[in-house]
Amino acid sequence: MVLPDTTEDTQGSGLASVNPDLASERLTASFCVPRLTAVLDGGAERTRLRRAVVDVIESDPVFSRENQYFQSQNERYEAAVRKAVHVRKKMQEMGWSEDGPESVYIYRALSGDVAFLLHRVFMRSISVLGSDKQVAKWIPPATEYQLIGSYAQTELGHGTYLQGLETTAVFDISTQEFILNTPTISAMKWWPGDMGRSATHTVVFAQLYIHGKCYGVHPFIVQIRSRQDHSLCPGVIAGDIGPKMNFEHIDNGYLMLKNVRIPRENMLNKFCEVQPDGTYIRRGSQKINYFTMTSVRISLISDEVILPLMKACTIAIRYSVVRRQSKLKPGEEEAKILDYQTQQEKLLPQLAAAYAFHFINNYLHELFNRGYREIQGRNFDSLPELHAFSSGFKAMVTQYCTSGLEICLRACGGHGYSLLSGLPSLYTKILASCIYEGENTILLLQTARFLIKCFTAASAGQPVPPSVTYLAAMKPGKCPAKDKLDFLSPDIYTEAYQHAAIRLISSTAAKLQDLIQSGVERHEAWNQCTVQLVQAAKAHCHYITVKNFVETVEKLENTAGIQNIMKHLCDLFALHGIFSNAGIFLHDGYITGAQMDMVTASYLDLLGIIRKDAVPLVDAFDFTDKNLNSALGSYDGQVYQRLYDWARKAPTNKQISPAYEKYLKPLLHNKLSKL
Ligand SMILES: CCCCCCCCCCCCCCCC(=O)SCCNC(=O)CCNC(=O)[C@H](O)C(C)(C)COP(=O)(O)OP(=O)(O)OC[C@H]1O[C@@H](n2cnc3c(N)ncnc32)[C@H](O)[C@@H]1OP(=O)(O)O
Ligand SMILES: Cc1cc2nc3c(=O)[nH]c(=O)nc-3n(C[C@H](O)[C@H](O)[C@H](O)COP(=O)(O)OP(=O)(O)OC[C@H]3O[C@@H](n4cnc5c(N)ncnc54)[C@H](O)[C@@H]3O)c2cc1C
Repeated sequence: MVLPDTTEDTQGSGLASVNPDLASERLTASFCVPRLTAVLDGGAERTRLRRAVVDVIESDPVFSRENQYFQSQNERYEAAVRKAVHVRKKMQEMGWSEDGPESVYIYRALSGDVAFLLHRVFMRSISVLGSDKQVAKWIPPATEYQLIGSYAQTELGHGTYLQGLETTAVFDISTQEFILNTPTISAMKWWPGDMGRSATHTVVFAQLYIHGKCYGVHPFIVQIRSRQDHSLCPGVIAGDIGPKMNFEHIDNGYLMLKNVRIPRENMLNKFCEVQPDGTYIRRGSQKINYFTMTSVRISLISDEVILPLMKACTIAIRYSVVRRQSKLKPGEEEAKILDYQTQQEKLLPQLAAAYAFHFINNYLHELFNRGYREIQGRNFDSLPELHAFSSGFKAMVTQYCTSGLEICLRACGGHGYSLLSGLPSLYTKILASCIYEGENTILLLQTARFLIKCFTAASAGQPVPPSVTYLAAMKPGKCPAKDKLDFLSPDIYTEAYQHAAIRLISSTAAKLQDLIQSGVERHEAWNQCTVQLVQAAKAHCHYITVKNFVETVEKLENTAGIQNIMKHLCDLFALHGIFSNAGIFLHDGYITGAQMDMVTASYLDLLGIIRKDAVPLVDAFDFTDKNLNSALGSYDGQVYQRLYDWARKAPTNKQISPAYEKYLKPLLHNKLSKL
């Protein structure tokens, strides 16, 4: 390759021309790319609005992420705060409101690289758990950033087991205050974002004591820093927890409280209240104080999990059509790496999953909005289902997307490992989503608990929520597929998924029952079933995702090739799941070995079909170069030039190595003198 004589920065500006290897991929799209973008956005008008927001954000240098890969933790934090403050100014300038449609797009345009995410969770807690009076008191100043909030639940000793939290809030009837304390080192709050260096307030989860009786964990609004000079409030010890795998831009913090007094009104009391005489009142579900988590688990799926996978697919697929390595056919030019079947098998299922999860996210939001409306009206009937779904899908989608992202990174070979590819940061960030807001195994076990209950109820002919009525519909029989084309029939594969989910749930329920009947204590029997329970919960979520993808495709417009290509992706997603979890489907002979060969054949055929549309399918995600921030994934495919230009910007290339004077020079000179 001839090196152009350029010293210009190529980021975002786009080099003169699109790499012909990438350009040619766009000429043969089987569908209309802008139409698909509009489908993903929920309409062309939303696409227009999103792009307008992105334009505003990206044309402002304060929001630039150009030097991000070369910044220290301190610099990342400061930049994130600067951006958060500047966003406010920008929103005022543009007349955008916090609850307006633009907010979603702002966050997407900033790639989450902004401070005060937990401030939003703080506000969400108050909105969902606070009384009207508390909402009126706290939300306006929080919206105006007259205070900055955080969400302090996890402690050094406990993150998962919330009943084990040790922070105490003792009601002092004489002063009408709660006294908050961190009684032990393990009770120290540890991890809350925005708390280490920014927050003035936080929602603290603590064990409520009234007259010496413990009422369990409740949320309290506590001021931790002065709003005037930001000094720590009396009795408060707080700081930053130090370096992490990612999230350098967020000041995850620690917090200790020593006899910190807050007024009675600071306990969030829409559902639970302590009256002046110390009477405790609860309205509704015992688990309602966990509702912020339910809501955030659903809120985070799109921006924190699906978008990163979409970006990774965009980067890896664009790169895979400009990267040529080895020869497919002797005597011909080197092949695009995406033409190797193994490369297709790495990347295209991830692409299909990104679409599948985009659609399941829409489904989850509908489910949540319906449930939330009911809960606001003090009807808690849908809470168990909402909890089971938000837990299971948070776990399944984060796990799948994290694995998918790692596959994309590795599929880019050595260049994928460079921070400049954008993939390592996406990976180390998304990995945290498998842990925060509930560690995934724990969440799947919550889903399994719900499924086992529903299975037992359904088997006894009792009513169960609509999403799990299928548990009562175990049909005897085998997969009817006769040839590989049958496996492109949604009915065939959806039934297979349904069968697998019911089998795993019912066999685990039976094992649990057998153990208990044989005298094993319930908790021990449960523990002996947990590996299979996790498997069953995953199978349930996988089934619902496939089913929802099928239903979504059926409803899509059948013009402009959209429905056709989405059907291929849906088939691919479904068959990839069967192909890579073959044991589950073969186990009871529902699918035979011969049928598994048919699955494999159809699955591999689909790779070749979707390969042709791979670039248009990632183009439809509509990420700008600035948003991708990847030397490998830009729209123009000028990968090598961009990698070189960006590497030259590294501070290490802009100074003489201090190690030369200190170590290398004496070393080399010493050796020289002996020559
Ligand atoms: C806001 C704007 C968007 C912002 C978007 C930006 C996002 C930006 C992200 C980047 C930043 C990262 C931010 C990370 C922020 C943290 O990570 S915050 C900390 C999150 N922590 C967790 O998730 C803790 C996980 N642990 C738990 O949720 C619960 O303790 C457990 C594990 C579910 C079990 O709790 P438990 O009290 O021991 O309950 P247990 O005795 O097992 O009883 C279970 C019963 O309670 C029920 N239950 C448990 N939980 C619930 C629930 N939530 N609801 C209803 N029922 C429940 C069960 O169904 C079960 O019912 P039954 O079967 O008995 O009827
Ligand atoms: C980037 C990041 C940001 C965070 N932000 C916040 C925040 O803003 N506010 C906040 O309060 N917290 C926050 N957290 C904390 C986070 O929510 C917890 O770390 C998370 O809920 C997991 O809990 P844990 O650390 O106690 O894990 P543990 O429960 O200790 O998990 C360790 C292992 O034990 C297993 N395990 C534990 N219990 C069981 C069980 N009953 N059955 C089977 N296996 C079990 C788990 O499956 C896991 O394999 C954050 C964490 C991270 C990484």
